[in-house]
Amino acid sequence: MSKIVVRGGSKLSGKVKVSGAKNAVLPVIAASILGSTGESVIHEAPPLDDVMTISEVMRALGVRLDYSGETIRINAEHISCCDAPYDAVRKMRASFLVMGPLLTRCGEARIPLPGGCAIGTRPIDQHLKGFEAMGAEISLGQGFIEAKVEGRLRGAKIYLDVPSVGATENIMMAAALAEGTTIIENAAREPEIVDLANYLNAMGGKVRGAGTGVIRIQGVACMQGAVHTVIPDRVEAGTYMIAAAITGGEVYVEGAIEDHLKPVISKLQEMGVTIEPDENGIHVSVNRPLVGVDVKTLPHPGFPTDMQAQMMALLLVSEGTSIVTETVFENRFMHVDELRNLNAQIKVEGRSAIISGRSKLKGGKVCATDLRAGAAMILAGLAADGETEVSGVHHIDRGYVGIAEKLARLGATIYRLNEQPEAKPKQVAKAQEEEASEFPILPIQTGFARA
Ligand SMILES: CC(=O)N[C@H]1[C@@H](OP(=O)(O)OP(=O)(O)OC[C@H]2O[C@@H](n3ccc(=O)[nH]c3=O)[C@H](O)[C@@H]2O)O[C@H](CO)[C@@H](O)[C@@H]1O
Ligand SMILES: C=C(OP(=O)(O)O)C(=O)O
Repeated sequence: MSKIVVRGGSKLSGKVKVSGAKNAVLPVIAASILGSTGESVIHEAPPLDDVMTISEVMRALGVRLDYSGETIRINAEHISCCDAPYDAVRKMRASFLVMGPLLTRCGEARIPLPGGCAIGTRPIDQHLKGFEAMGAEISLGQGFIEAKVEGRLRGAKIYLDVPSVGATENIMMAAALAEGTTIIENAAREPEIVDLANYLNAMGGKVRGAGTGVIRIQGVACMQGAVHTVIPDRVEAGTYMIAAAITGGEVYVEGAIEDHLKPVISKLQEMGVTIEPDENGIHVSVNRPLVGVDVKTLPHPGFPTDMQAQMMALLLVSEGTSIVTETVFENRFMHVDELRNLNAQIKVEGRSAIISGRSKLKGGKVCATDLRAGAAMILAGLAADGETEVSGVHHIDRGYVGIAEKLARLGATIYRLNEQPEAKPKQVAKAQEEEASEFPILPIQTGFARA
């Protein structure tokens, strides 16, 4: 089992480059199923475990994917199967994003139920409601969801009960090849939705309104492969901004987009962090004691739930009491117990966590209970006295490219320990091997090895 070991106390300084966004590249890869001619070329694809998992699903459907550096070439001219493999879908919820494109391209799809996961139950009712409104027949059985349609899906007006990111994406993709126009109301407005719409339009789709609460998709008869560059990962960027703040350091986060990070920037400024964005990134520095703030997670443009755990780590070392309220997922406080193992003073009352500032964090053994919890453990470790050992690194590998390596380059005392080599796809294994040697001079990870 791999571990990341952090010794607290170093002020971070220098420049860190943000990788392509996990939550943008996954729907973009799934959307490639819509291209019945030509090849897609996806640039800035982060070499992450989740990208490998969705690639596994795509290959099982007959799609060809070739990697070179951080570029993926995808050819979906021949779809040979509409059945997604159980193991890959169970491993990662976002695999369910192949449902919409498969159904609309082939008239049928059979996908294992993605199930719940640690942070909440995460139902898919809004995805299915959308497909049904477009004329699909949905049946559930033996752990699978089957969707079928005679002829093409038909455009429909769909009001989402919650502005679900995944449902908005799945319905957008299904609607791209439907007959007529689909209107999604109460749509999610995340930057990743805009990125997907841009890709769909480059493929010949007709999507308007992405980034607002109402998205209109005029169906087209066919789509083709396209060239696309994935947006930078705003959650990774926010994590490095907090790493700078928690160590009282000074870091330039290259690739961070101010517009995507407004709710995070606003809270950091309220705390006293100096934020200076320019056209290529964001400079973060701290020159006064930080003060606690209250944070409530909400769909975009509210404060992102994917930054809640990292923000909690920062609030622990700030002055005063802060309240963090999680409204998006019902069980996203598992990091609280782990932070307590580092001497954090946090009380949970329902959906709120009350954080006592100026906690004297002490290094210890903690577990990454999910992806962002893992990031929070590393951040807390950077500020703690002594050594912090983070296990459950496979969660972190889902969403951060070379986190130990990037932090080491900023001056953190951190390294990755691969106690027993895990059986990994070779591209990811290589990327993680580069991170595994003891710090601090490590080669910058350049992406997927040639397949
Ligand atoms: C791969 C990806 O992009 N993952 C992101 C995506 O997940 P994901 O797309 O799964 O998240 P959703 O936006 O769908 O979920 C938001 C809320 O809606 C509820 N819901 C969702 C679908 C549905 O059919 N019914 C329903 O009730 C969920 O239980 C949750 O409470 O958005 C989340 C919210 O910003 C992020 O934390 C995840 O990192
Ligand atoms: C919850 C997350 O991802 P996923 O939806 O893939 O589980 C995340 O990125 O923090």
